[in-house]
Amino acid sequence: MNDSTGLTNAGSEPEERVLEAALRPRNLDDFVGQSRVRQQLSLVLEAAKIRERTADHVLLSGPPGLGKTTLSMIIAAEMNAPLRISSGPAIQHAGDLAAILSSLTEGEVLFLDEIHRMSRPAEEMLYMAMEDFRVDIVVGKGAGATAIPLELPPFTLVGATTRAGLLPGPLRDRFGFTGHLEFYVVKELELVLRRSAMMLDLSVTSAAFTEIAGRSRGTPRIANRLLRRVRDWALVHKLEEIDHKAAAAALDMYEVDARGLDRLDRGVLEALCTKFGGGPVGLSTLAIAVGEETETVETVAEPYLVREGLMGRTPRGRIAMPGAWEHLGLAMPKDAIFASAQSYESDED
Ligand SMILES: Nc1ncnc2c1ncn2[C@@H]1O[C@H](COP(=O)(O)OP(=O)(O)OP(=O)(O)O)[C@@H](O)[C@H]1O
Ligand SMILES: [Mg+2]
Repeated sequence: MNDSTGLTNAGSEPEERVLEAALRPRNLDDFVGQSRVRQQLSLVLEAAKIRERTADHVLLSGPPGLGKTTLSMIIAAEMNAPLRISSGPAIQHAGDLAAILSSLTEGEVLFLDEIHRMSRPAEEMLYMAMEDFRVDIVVGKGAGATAIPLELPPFTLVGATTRAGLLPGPLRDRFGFTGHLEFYVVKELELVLRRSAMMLDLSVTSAAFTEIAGRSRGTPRIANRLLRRVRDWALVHKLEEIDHKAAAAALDMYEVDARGLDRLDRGVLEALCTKFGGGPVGLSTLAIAVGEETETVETVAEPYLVREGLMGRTPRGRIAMPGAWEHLGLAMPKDAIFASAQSYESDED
């Protein structure tokens, strides 16, 4: 993966998580944007506190870097409860899950990241645990196997997924509340950046905040990352204050354009427009044309391109929307297909 892709990839690297932890808002009031999810969640938590019960299970879905992990930590903090963190990929056997569940304390918040990647048997154990606060521990194998029921203390499961569409219905149904996180608008990202700049003790002008926010692909994680790069740039150039010019120059240097598109995004759009006449073209073909994994194009480039109205998804493949030609400064051929396009953000292909 090239550098610029790393910069605008909404996923995080291990070393970045340390930096992120420092910037994470600790309570609902500091959590910027997502006002509907925040209000609804706040109600769920308040009601639980009044009833003196553990809160309902919460499912948080949405693209990477929008605040799912942050919210799970806030839920535990707001409920004054300890937080246990695990993830779908870490739970390959039902026994792994049983070990976690049986060691929970009353009221504990269990955060299962990437919950859609849990194994089938573990998932089935989770159904029962969520509904009846009980698991059956299977001892022995084959005909001699017996199930020993085990009572669990009431707990709150917070599941996070970037792919809500991949969750089986029975699992989805067992969550009392589902919050779908949306991409942030520029004004909200400006607030995220203001807060981060204050914590990092940086002096940044309003125009610079707007510039960085506009290039952050609707994603707080990317906004914070771009801010750190701009900070480096300002440091090397010995600037006391980060102004609009500095922010724009720094991000231009990192190949993050005015709309937040990086080299990969522009490569995808360019291939779509110039090699395939605007499509429709299958995602895997498109990925080969830009020399990337299909998954990278689908998870890193596509969501933002679709959201920006630059690319469309149709049953017959990906298509370039009029804005794509415009953004690349290309003339749209008369026979380009886009008028009948429907763009939708479902997980189904
Ligand atoms: N609403 C917000 N307000 C302020 N900062 C935020 C907000 N949402 C996210 N952030 C910041 O963005 C970073 C990434 O957020 P977080 O780790 O919660 O994303 P995520 O949805 O869990 O991503 P992933 O799917 O990759 O696990 C955090 O460091 C956090 O500080
Ligand atoms: Mg996370």
